[in-house]
Formats: sequence, structure tokens, C-alpha cells
Amino acid sequence: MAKLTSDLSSVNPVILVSAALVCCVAFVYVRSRLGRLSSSSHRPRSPRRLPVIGNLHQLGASAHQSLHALSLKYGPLMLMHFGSVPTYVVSSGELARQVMKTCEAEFPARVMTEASRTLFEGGEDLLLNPAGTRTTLARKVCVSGILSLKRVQALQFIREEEVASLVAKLRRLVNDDRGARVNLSDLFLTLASTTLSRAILGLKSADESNRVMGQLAQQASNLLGEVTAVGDYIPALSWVDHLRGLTRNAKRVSRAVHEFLDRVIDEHIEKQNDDDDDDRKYFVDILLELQAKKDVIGGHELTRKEIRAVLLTLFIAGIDSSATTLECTMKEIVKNPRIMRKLQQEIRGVVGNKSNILQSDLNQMEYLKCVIKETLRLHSPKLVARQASEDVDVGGFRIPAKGVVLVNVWAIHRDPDTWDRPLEYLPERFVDACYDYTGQDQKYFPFSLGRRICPGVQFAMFSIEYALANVLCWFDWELPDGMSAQDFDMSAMPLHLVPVPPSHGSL
Ligand code: HEM
Repeated sequence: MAKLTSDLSSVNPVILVSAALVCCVAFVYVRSRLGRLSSSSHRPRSPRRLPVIGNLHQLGASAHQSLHALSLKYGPLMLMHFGSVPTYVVSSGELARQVMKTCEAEFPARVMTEASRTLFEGGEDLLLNPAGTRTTLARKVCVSGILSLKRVQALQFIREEEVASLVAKLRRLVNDDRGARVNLSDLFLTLASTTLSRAILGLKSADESNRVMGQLAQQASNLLGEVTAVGDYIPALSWVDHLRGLTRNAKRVSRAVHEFLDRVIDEHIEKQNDDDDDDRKYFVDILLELQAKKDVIGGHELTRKEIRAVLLTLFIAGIDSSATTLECTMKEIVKNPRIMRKLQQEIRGVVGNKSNILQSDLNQMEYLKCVIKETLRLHSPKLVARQASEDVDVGGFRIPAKGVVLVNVWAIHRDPDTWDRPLEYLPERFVDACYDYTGQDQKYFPFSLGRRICPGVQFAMFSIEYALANVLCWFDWELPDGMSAQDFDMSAMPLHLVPVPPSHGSL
């Protein structure tokens, strides 16, 4: 002890102070490491991030693909930071089910961006960001009112007329200019847009207003898909969006959409009393009736703003998704001539000598249904977002209130543990398989799962099956300029194909 004391007393005081300082620093470091370790055990793994931008630099041109590649390293639930927004990325079916179904009450809302707040007049949209009874109201309005099976069937005349007009256009082209190619991307977009404009607002397809609404819906949809709004991720830099004109553009589109919808709603209010034909009621008429009843749910009366929001949501949700499914199916089957032949044989076998296809014929087209399911496996919406309303545990990790979750549907639909040859287009995988669109299966959910599942499934399916059956029954399809199926590039936009008279002759 004396030795020790004397030894210590003989040490230079500068060395003593330095040693004490080093010990303090070491203590603080070890404590902070231990602290971080204990809190990170409740946090998923994260790729390394940069100051300010977080992990934004790791998102390539296709965010879903970049996120999938990172998830292979960091696991099926990883934490990323897009600017200042902590985002939990889910890449397994089991975790997707937990977020979207088991914990659906804790994840009631989609994520609002500056563009959606502007378009939906402050973000109170019933469908994008609902809360409480408004959610129930919105779902009721959509599911049992405007998108019910009865209503969707009653509007079959619109699908028939619009598809007949597309077929007539193609027939004229084949007769007048054989071998000419058509821009199928454009034709499908117009078909989806005119069909929905008629069903939602009753706008006649030949009217200028139908075309204008289609364009406005497209602009609104582009705004919502705008991932480059810097302010959504780094609020301090939102002035960049002002400088780039993004904010001004969103306001302009929002104003134009609302003025347009207001005009149409007023016209329908004027006409409401003269027209009692229930089968000719459009979605806007149903909403106005619900508004007039005033007792939709708990005495809540639909406001004009809410009606506009529901109408706009239907346009945005319905047009691109339907057109993309039609376009991707045609791309996949021109790339796979065996599938095209098998499908045409089925369709033509069912239609026989009839000169038009009936809605009831579609029930016998089993292979057509498998083809569409396979298209939706590979080409349905890629990322679905949710925001937690309170702290919630997912996969053993705590996601805090306001935490954003991105479900990578693209990756789940290609999971090699679920799907044999996952990258190949094989409609046969759905023959005798029990996958459907009801969101029962965590491995396959192109229309989503849980309480936010797409309420437009039936409308979409009737429209897509009917359009494809017609386009494939009355025409054969070739690639332009003698291109072979192997050389066809799936990512080529727009899709140009050459319609020719069917090999069995009748056009
Ligand atoms: C192939 C075509 C379609 C696909 C693949 C599709 C898929 C989806 C998906 C994945 C969602 C997101 C659900 C979520 O956030 O969990 C959604 C929402 C929605 N879809 Fe569709 N959809 C299609 C067509 C349609 C059509 C034609 C309509 C209307 C006529 C429609 C109306 C809606 C509405 C209103 C929502 C919002 C529901 C809510 O927020 O609760 N969809 N759709």
C-alpha cells in the first residue's frame, strides 16, 4: 500500500491528469456504446447513412429494386432515413401481413406529401388520410355505394361501348393501312380514362370534357408520384421545391381539378330531380344522394370537399393501374408467343361464331384469369406506404408513432421461397392455385391487404378482362419492323404493336 502510494506520488501530475481525462472519455464512450446497443436491439438494422440526406443516395432509378437489394443484406425489416424521415422497409409477406392486416388499426393512414396535401385541400381526403369515423364513411361510400358489385354490373354498358369503339378504331386501321403499328399504351390509357370518366362523372366519351378530365387526372396522378419533392424529406429545403415550380404546379393542378369537378357536380345537382333511372346513375349521383340523406354514418353529412376528394381519388387510383395492367399483359404475351396462342385459342373457343363478347363469356375464360393474375404478380403497384398512428411492435421491433412503413410488394411477389422461377412469366402457376384478390394470402396481394384493400377490384377486373378478351379475339398481334419476340424489350415505352386480321379470318 505504501509502495503504491509512494509510486503514485512520484508520478508526474500532468500524466495523472491526462490519464484521468482518457478514463473519462473511455467511460463516456463505453456508456454511449452500451446505450446504443441496448436501444438498437429494439431497432431493425440500417444501412449506413449520410448527414442530412440519410439514405436517399442509396435509392436508384427504381426505388423498389434498390430497397430489395438492400433488404437482402439488412433483413426483411430494415430502417432507413429518407432525409429526416425514418422509414421502415418491409420485404417479407409475413411482416406485410402484420403491418397491413394484424396491426391495421395502428396503421390507418397513407403518407401525406406536400403534393397530396395541396391536391386534397389540406390533406383531409377521406381515402388517402382518413381517421376515425371518416374512414368508415369513406369505405362505406366506396364499397357498398359506388363500387358495389350491383353498381359495377349496371355500368357494363359503358365498358361495352368504350371497348366497341376501340375495336372499331383498330378495324378501320387494319382495313385502311394494313401493317401499320398502333400505340397501344395510348389506346389503353384513353380506354381506362374515358371508361372511368363516364362511370364516375357521366361524361360522354366524345365530349371535350371527358378528354380534359382525363388529362387533369393524369396530371394529378403524376404529382402524387412525384418523388423528387425535396421538402417532403428535408423540410428545411422545401424552398427548393418553390424555386423549381413544384409547389406552384401542384396548386395550379389542384385549382383546375376542383373547378372542373365543381362544375360537373353542379350540373348533376340540377339534373338530379329529372333522372330516376337507377341503372344510369353515375358515381357522382350516388355520392350526391348519400349527401342528401344526411345520415350516412352517425348523422355525418358528406361535404362538397369530401365528394370532390372521393371523385378525384377514384380517378387517380383507377386509370393508371388499369391501363398499366392491360399494357403489361400485352407486353408479356407478345414476348411469349406460346401464351398468346393458348390465350387466343381459349377466348376464340368460348366466343365461337358470335359477333360480340358477352360479360358472361368471361366466366368460361379460366386461362385469361390466370394470365391477368400473373401480370399482377409482376406488375402491380410496387410499394405500398403506411404511417403508424401510435407505437406498435412489428416482427419484434418497435415502430414509433408517425413512423412510415414501406411494404415492398414488388419483392414479395418475386420471393424465390414462394414462387418457382419467380422472374418468369408463367400464368400456369395460377391454374388450380388458390390465390385470389381478396387479400387473404400474404404472398400474393396485388390489390393490397386489410382495411385499405382496393375497393375497385371488381370494376378493374370486369374492365380488364373484357378489354383483353376483345383485343385478343378480333386481332392477332405482331411486333413492328419484323422484330422477334426474343428481341422485344419489356421496358420499351410506349408499346407499339401491329394488329392484323386473325388467322381464322373473320375481322
Ligand atoms: C388493376 C387495377 C388496380 C390495381 C392493381 C389496384 C391496386 C390498388 C392498391 C394496391 C391500392 C392501395 C391499397 C393500400 O394502400 O393498401 C389501391 C387503392 C385504391 N384503389 Fe385500386 N387498383 C386498381 C384499380 C382500381 C380501380 C379501377 C378503382 C376505381 C374505380 C380503384 C379504386 C381504389 C381506391 C378508391 C383506393 C383507395 C382505397 C383506400 O384508401 O382505402 N382501384 N388500389
